[in-house]
Amino acid sequence: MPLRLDVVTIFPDYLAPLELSLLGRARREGLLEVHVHDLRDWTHDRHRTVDDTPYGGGAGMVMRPEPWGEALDEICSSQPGRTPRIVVPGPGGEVFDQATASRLAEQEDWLVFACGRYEGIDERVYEEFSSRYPLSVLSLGDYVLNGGEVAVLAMTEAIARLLPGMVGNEASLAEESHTGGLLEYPVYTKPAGWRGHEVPEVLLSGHHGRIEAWRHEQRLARTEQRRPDLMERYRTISSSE
Ligand SMILES: COc1ccc2nc(C(=O)O)sc2c1
Repeated sequence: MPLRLDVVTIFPDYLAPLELSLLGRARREGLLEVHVHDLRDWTHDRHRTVDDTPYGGGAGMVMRPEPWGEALDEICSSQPGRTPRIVVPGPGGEVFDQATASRLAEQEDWLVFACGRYEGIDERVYEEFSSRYPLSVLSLGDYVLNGGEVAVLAMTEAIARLLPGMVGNEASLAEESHTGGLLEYPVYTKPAGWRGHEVPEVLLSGHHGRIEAWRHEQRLARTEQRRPDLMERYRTISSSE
């Protein structure tokens, strides 16, 4: 069964890149189903209002609960016999990392993304739907975007590319950054010499054992230098294995 993604947003055009390239091919090959919905389709006033002023005062606007309630009621019950995981991108969420992408790719066959805007979605939407469905609030990292759409594009690509059949050479997935907890090794291609920079001799040796050892050393060195936090976790996991 293909992974089904429903995305609810007030900016459907923001998700147009999901029609392109790898994800576009995956959709055409039936590996992935993507349905983008305009939250305003669940409003009933002339101005198709989705926000209002915050109780308690303060700057900005809050997304009203009623449109979200009607939208998620309809979408989350649209596939008889199936239950989605609702994913709400938000700066206050758990950090979305490669492990999250792997877990979602392996364990879920239907994700409903709820893209917030303004100051966020009325808290009662989280209360209502987390009592009825699995619900995760996920953040791309410790910075704030203007809405959830960019996060959905990033999360969708990170998840979808892990689906069987998505990436031509699945061996390449095993050597990527963050796979196995380390950053990836440096890569080179022709010409062997370029502006006085030479490709490391070992890579021209044809000795696969030495090449593999060198690449692992490079991953360790690069991770130590650029992401000591990952290196610490890698050492902890390696010592416990
Ligand atoms: C109002 O909706 C938002 C606002 C900020 C934001 N920041 C995210 C992030 O992943 O950093 S998702 C997200 C959603």
